[in-house]
Amino acid sequence: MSPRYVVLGPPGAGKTTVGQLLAERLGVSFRDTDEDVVASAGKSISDIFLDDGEPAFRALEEAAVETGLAEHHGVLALGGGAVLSATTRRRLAGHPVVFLNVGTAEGVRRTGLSTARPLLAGVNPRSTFKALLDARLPLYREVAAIEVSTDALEPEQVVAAVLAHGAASG
Ligand SMILES: Nc1ncnc2c1ncn2[C@@H]1O[C@H](COP(=O)(O)OP(=O)(O)O)[C@@H](O)[C@H]1O
Ligand SMILES: O=C(O)C1=C[C@@H](OP(=O)(O)O)[C@@H](O)[C@H](O)C1
Ligand SMILES: [Mg+2]
Repeated sequence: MSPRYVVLGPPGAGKTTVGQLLAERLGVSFRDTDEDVVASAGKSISDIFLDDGEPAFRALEEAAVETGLAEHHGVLALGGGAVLSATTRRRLAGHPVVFLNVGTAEGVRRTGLSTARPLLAGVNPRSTFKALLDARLPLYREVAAIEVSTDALEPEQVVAAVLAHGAASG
């Protein structure tokens, strides 16, 4: 069995927030691979990047996505960079994948006050975010069946848009 929805997209798109609401709405459980990675490493994402480096984080993330896809039947949110793995992109085939999109200005605004995302912690989060988005957009689109632009929507409206897509396609 597959997750009901797999939610992905850049940092600040609302994967965690909207994923939780979507799970509530559907009466299913919510799981976030970032949390699974933190649990398996026994430390925060920032500390994994600092102590062990990004490749170590990506390896833990790839394993967390594999387990989540195999075990979880509710809503599964991925970290923003999970699609960088070709293995993960292959594993996502056939799953109901939702791409939550957000533009640079709004994405930076939503993530700006948090220090929890080491990739955006540099001197110029705006250009970092834009570069990240440019590199990843084709990858999100490669694996997703549904895309929702979240810039002008409240989380509840994003949930409604996702469910409307589901209703339209099935
Ligand atoms: N549609 C939205 N409108 C306004 N703020 C949002 C929206 N979605 C998420 N947020 C806010 O943006 C921040 C990042 O959301 P989060 O769910 O952690 O994103 P992600 O998991 O995709 O990185 C949080 O403070 C959250 O409340
Ligand atoms: O975009 C990325 O590469 C990352 C996004 C984060 O998750 P969110 O997208 O939930 O912020 C987290 O996995 C890590 O900081 C790396
Ligand atoms: Mg998240």
